[in-house]
Amino acid sequence: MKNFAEFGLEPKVLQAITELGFEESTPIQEKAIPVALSGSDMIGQAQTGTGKTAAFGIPLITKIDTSEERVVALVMTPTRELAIQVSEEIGKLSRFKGVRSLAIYGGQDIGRQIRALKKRPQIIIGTPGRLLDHINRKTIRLDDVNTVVLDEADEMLDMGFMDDITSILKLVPDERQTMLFSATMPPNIQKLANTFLKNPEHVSVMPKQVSAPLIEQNYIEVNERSKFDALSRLLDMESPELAIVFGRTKRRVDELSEALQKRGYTADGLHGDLSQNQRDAVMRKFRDGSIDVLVATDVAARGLDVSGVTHVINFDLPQDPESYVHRIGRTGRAGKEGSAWSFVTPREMDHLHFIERVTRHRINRKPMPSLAEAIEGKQRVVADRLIDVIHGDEELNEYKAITLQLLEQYDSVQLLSAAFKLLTGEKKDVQVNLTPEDPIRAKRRKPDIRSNGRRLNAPYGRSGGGRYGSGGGGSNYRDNKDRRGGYNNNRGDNRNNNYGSRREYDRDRSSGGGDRSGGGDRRPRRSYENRESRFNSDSE
Ligand SMILES: Nc1ncnc2c1ncn2[C@@H]1O[C@H](COP(=O)(O)OP(=O)(O)OP(=O)(O)O)[C@@H](O)[C@H]1O
Ligand SMILES: [Mg+2]
Repeated sequence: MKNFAEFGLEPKVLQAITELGFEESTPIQEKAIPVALSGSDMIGQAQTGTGKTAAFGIPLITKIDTSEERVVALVMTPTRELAIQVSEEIGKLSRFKGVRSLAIYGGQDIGRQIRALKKRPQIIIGTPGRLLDHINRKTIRLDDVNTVVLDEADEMLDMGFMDDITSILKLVPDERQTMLFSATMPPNIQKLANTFLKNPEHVSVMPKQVSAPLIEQNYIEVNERSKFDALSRLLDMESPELAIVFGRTKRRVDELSEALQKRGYTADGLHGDLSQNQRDAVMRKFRDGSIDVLVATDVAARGLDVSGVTHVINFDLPQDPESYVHRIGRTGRAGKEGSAWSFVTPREMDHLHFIERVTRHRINRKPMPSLAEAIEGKQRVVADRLIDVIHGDEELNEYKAITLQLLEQYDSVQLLSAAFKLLTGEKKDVQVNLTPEDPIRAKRRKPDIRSNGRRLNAPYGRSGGGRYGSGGGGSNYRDNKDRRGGYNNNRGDNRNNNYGSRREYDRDRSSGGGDRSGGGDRRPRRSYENRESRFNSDSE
C-alpha cells in the first residue's frame, strides 16, 4: 500500500488526509487515484468499506482551482444520507485547501439550498431529483463542470434515475471526466458506461468474493412468526455495539422498531416515508450512539459508513445478491471486523443458496439462539459494566454505607444476584405484533423488459489483483486502521424497498415543483432467470 505522499498530492490535501488518520492508501485508492488524476474516464469497483469515497474525492479536490467561482465538479448519489456523508468526507479532505462543496438533496428546504448556492461552491454532491430541480430553476448551472462522479451508479439505475442522470449529463460539457464507483457492477451498468463514459479505464480491486472479507456471515433458519424472538435473542446473545437490522418494507421497519422499543431496546427506524428531519434525527442518534439498533429498509444499504457497526441483521432476506452485499457491507469496514446474520424462512432457503452462489461466499448455518444464550449474553454485558465501574475512576464511596448495611442482613451472592436481575432488565413480555411478510422466492417471472440484450459485465469475481483483505494482503491496512482507533466516521445513504420486493421509488421530494413525489416504483422485479444466467456466465 502506498503512502499518500507518493501520489504527488499538494501539501494541503496531504495534511487533510493525515488529519483524517489515513496512513496508507487502500488498494482501490492506490489504483484509482493516479487514473483519476490523469483525467481518464473510469469505472471503479472495490469491496464495501474500502475507501472508494476518498478514491474519487482526493483527485476531485486536487483538480479544483480555488479561485474558481463556478460549479466545476458534480457528484451524484442515489440517496440523501449518502449525499450528506460524501459531502462531509469531501469537506474534511478539502478543508486546508479551502475548496467549497455543498450537498444538495431532496427533503431539505430549497430556499436554504439556494442561499447556500450563492456562496459559489465548486463541488456539488447531490441526489439526481433535487439536482434537476435546481437546474430547471437555473439555480445550478453545469456549463463549467469538468468532472462528474456517479457514486453507487448501479443503484441509481435500479432506482430508476437513468432519465434524470441523462438529463443532467446532457447539460454538462462533453469535455469532461466521468467516473462510476460501486462495490457491485451488475451487467446493466455497461449500458450506463457506454452512454456516458469515453474509453473508461476499469479499475477494480475485487478478490474472488465480492463481499468484504472481514465479515463473518451467518444465517438462522426460522419461521416467519419466530423471527422476532430470534432477533431479540440474537441481540441479547451478541450484544452488538451498534447494529443495523434490515426489514423489507417500511411497514416492517415501523413495526419492528416499535416492537424493539417496547421490549426495552434503544432502537429507531429509518425509511423513505419519514420526513427529512426525522431521517436526520435518527441518523444522528445512531451515529452518536444514543440508539444502538437502527432498523432500516434498503435506504441504509448503500454507502452508509458509521463506525462501530458490529452487526448487520437481515430480518428479511434481500431480493438481490447485490443488495445483500451492500447491506452486510455496513459492517466490517475500514479494516474492522463485523458479523452479518440473515433470517431465512424454510421457503427461502433456495434464495439463500442463490445469494451464496452469486457472492461466492458460504454463509454459515447457526442454530436459533437459545434463551440461555440470550440470558448469558445480557449478563455478560452487565458484568462487564460492573467491572468497568470498579476499574474506572468513578467514586464508589457514597454507595458503601448502604452496601455494608445490606451485607449485614444478606449474603453477598444473594445481593449481587438481585442487582444482576435488576440490571439485566427483566425481559419485558410485551405483546409484539408484526404483520407477516411473504417469503422472498427465487421464482421465475416474465423476463424483465429492461434486461433484454443485457450484456454480462463481469460483475463478480474477476479476481484481478484482489489482494486486499483476501488474507495476507489486507492486513497492513487493517493494522493501520486499528491503530487509528477512535476515529469517527460518519456516513449515510438512503433508498428503500417498497411493498413486496420492489424498490421504493424514493425520489427527492422538494418543497416546490420539479421533483416528482414518488409513489410506487415502476421497475419490474429482476427475473430470477436473468440473475441466474448472469451468475452462470460469470462463473466460468
Ligand atoms: N486510506 C485509508 N486509511 C484508513 N481509513 C480509510 C482510508 N480511506 C478511507 N478510509 C475510511 O474507511 C471508511 C470506509 O470508506 P468509504 O465509505 O469510502 O467506503 P466505500 O468503499 O465507499 O464503501 P461502500 O461500498 O459501502 O460505499 C471510511 O470511514 C473512511 O473514512
Ligand atoms: Mg461508498
